[in-house]
Amino acid sequence: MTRIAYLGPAGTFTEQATQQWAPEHAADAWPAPSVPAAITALREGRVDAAVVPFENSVEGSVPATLQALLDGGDDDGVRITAEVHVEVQFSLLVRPGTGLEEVRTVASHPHAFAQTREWLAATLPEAQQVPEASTARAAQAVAEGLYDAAVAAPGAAEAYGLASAAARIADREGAVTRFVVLRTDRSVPPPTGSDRTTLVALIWQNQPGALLELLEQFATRGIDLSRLESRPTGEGLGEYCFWIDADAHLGEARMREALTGLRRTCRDVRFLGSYPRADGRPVQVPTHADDTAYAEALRWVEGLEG
Ligand SMILES: O=C(O)C(=O)C[C@]1(C(=O)O)C=C[C@@H](O)C=C1
Repeated sequence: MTRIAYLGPAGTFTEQATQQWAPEHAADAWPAPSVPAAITALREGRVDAAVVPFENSVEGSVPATLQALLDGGDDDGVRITAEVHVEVQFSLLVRPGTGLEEVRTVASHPHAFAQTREWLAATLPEAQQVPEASTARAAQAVAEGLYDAAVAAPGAAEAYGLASAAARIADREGAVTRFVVLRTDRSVPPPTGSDRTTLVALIWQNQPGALLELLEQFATRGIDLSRLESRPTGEGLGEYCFWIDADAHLGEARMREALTGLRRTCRDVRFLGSYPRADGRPVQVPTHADDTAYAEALRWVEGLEG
């Protein structure tokens, strides 16, 4: 039995991701009160896996997750071992009998507010928006009488005895949130031909061309990057680290070579995992960059002497 922690309470999109990833264990999963709490439970061995939101197609990355992953330092062994995509759709949930005109306070997760900004501005311009740890926590708090309404997943209505005052309120249709499954055993799932590697790199500051040099580690080895994001390290204004998703697996020679290049040229590199892509899209490897090409080239070099 796999013990799982997820961003709770029941009714979050993260719970949907957990059900999608491990339907047989989801019912026994622990609804953590926050992303750091889920990751701490994993680090302390109270659970075997943690499911947390990583990025959204409209609002971008989830800072609480990125920060909690970095906070662990180098040796905590936390790795991303899988990813799950969930299409997100929002409703405005209220206690039964509450009309839209009575709504003075709306609670939700900041990412959910960001995805319903225009609707809220047009429909409830006077309402105070209160950030909560998750959309379902906001719905629960409405049921407890703390706020008048919550922006949450439609399914949260049933979980907390709420009514839907408005459905499909997202500013953009078809938004998708990407969730990651974390484990601590330093495990790397085997390559599937459709994989991603997530890394964090710190480049040397004030060194012209440092970012270009980082990107060249991938370009010259035929590795496509699907995500590159600079985020503050927290060490001071102007200090950034780069979050990278590369379409390759640690088991491939080109990825190993890129990692050795990064290790030599960057101030620091964190490997956060190689794992199958949720969309299963096959990764095209240029013939000059596949394992056969690397092995042949190495044989050639080794044969040059003697
Ligand atoms: O609050 C939830 O329901 C979550 O699962 C978190 C989260 C997020 O962090 O982005 C997940 C999907 C939506 O984009 C809004 C909130």
